[in-house]
Amino acid sequence: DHVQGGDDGCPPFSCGHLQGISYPFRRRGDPIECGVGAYELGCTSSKATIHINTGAYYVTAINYTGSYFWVMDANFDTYSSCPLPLWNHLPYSGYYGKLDSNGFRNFATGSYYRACFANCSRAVTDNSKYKPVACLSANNSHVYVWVSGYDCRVDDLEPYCGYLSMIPLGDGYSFDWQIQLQDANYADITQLITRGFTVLFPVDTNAWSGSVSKTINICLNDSISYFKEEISDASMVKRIRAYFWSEMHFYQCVAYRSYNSDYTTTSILVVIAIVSAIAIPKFLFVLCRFLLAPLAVLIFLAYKYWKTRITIDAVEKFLRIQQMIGPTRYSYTDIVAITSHFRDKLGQGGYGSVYKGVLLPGGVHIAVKMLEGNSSCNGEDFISEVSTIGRIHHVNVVRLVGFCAEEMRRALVYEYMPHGSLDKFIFSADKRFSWDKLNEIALGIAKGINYLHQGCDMQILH
Ligand SMILES: Nc1ncnc2c1ncn2[C@@H]1O[C@H](COP(=O)(O)OP(=O)(O)OP(=O)(O)O)[C@@H](O)[C@H]1O
Repeated sequence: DHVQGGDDGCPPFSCGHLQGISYPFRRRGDPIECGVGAYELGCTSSKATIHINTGAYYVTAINYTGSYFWVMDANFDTYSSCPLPLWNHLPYSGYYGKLDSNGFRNFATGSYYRACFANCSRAVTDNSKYKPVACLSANNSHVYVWVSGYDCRVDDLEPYCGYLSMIPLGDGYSFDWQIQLQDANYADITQLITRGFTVLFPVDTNAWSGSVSKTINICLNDSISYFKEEISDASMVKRIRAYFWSEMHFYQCVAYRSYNSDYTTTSILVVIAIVSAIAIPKFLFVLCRFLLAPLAVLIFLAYKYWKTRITIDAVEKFLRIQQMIGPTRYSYTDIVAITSHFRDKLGQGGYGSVYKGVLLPGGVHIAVKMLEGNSSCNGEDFISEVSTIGRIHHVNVVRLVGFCAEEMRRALVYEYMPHGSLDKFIFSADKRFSWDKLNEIALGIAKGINYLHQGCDMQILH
């Protein structure tokens, strides 16, 4: 989001040997709307000078694409026999535009290494890192220099030493000086200091004076675009992770941007950030825990119940159909009750006597054929009668309604044929009998036989 050239409407300018300089730089004496005050350059024919805090620096190069520029300590006299950088307060802490307690505006540097100078009350003999600066040392003041990563760290400092000065070196991690830096002596370090270091452009110079809503907006847009970047063609897990990271991103952004704001604003922003970073996932957690999880369990149970219900229903249906199509098993006492103690005998056949009965409820008339124990139509015949005729439903075949089998007491329960047996018609001297009637009966028998594969009984009467 850094602001690049042309934003202030002022034309690019030249300064020292640099050309095409634009926003956020301004030239001393330019109209007030041009550039940003902190980036004011003093120009001579060969040098562009910028003032950062108490120090003056030569700007040696500007990289708009990378958003940084190179500076060199103007007071670091390379030609002097004993140069010392002037920077003696903690600069370049990384917070863009922050005003420190002295009112200094700290600029962030892209440099990782620092040259650290310390003044010690006695000679340091047991720390090889410390390289003596003889020309600056006196009897009771021993000056040392060494290269440190990031800031000159306090734990690097010997207890009887105090910091004298420090200055960033180079442009970051990119240079492979590690080994060289370890052994670098004062002369080497002086060389490195003259190469200068980088200073980063602020991300947005106006952000620091921005309102809470502006900061929230910027951070929100930032984390949304971060989220979008992260979730492109991502799995569910990646999406959740992206969500949490974008939340963290938002929190960081707000914390970072509110660094320079007053106490209340900072508090509000941090509270909002924490609420959004913690409360939303917490809310989601509570939602999942107390709503979605029980809902999922309920749905699962409902599904299970539904599945069981379907199975039970299917079985019930099957049984009902079975009951409907298959003959019912009656106990002998049922048979006795149905036939009212074998009161009404309908006739006698080869296998036994046939009695009239009534099925309750409904009062359906039936004929019960009691199979006699010594008859041939029990056993196998009985089984085949029940299993075949019992399942046959045809208009011309008498229907087996039920059966009874209690030891040797066996009975077959048929639907009642009110007109009696066919033989009555065939062999009676009934004057109403006609050949047409006989034809009809014969056709009925033929149709019925088609349905009967086996069995020992048949009553076809209409
Ligand atoms: N379903 C019925 N409805 C009305 N009367 C019946 C029924 N079944 C049998 N009867 C009566 O009982 C008599 C004897 O029937 P049954 O079927 O036992 O004799 P069958 O057919 O002559 O000999 P078989 O026992 O060899 O089949 C019949 O003549 C008939 O009058």
